[in-house]
Amino acid sequence: MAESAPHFGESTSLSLYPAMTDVHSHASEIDPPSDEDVQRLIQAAISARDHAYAPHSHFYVGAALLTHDGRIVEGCNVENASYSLTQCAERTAVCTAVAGGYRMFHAVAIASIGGAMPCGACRQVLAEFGSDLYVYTIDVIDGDQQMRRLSELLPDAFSTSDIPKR
Ligand SMILES: O=c1ccn([C@H]2C[C@H](O)[C@@H](CO)O2)c(=O)[nH]1
Repeated sequence: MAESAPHFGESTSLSLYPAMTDVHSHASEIDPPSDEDVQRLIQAAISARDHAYAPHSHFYVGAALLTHDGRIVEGCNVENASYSLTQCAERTAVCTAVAGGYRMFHAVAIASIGGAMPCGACRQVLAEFGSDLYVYTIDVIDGDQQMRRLSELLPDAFSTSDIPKR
């Protein structure tokens, strides 16, 4: 019988995947992902966007996270009639990844019309798992790509080190 590829979430050990907050001191030393991984990630964000549920804003967003072991986890925005319960694409991807046992991320790609950078709430949620993530955006209309480090987008992020030890 042909061996099936490991499915998302399989054979992970949580102890091997701490939140990036545990390794913040090494964050600036992390090399960027390979060009091949960046293109794979961008394509994943573009295809995740096809699943966006955005009947209220009609602003469709796809996100894809690259885990430290080279896997890709996707997310899309999920809107709600109450508006305030809307979930952004980036946070959907983070929650899906964490639920699958992944907590260390190398990069995130975000696809939208105009190539928007992540909102403030998503910056904070991403920072929980890597203060210096590589953030790629893609404008799905003209293909324009941008890259920022998360530390540029959210300098002085609030983190666990701001909470006094009891
Ligand atoms: O970083 C962002 C900013 C906005 N949105 C979504 C939320 C909402 O569905 C729509 C308009 O704000 O775009 C995202 O998915 N990510």
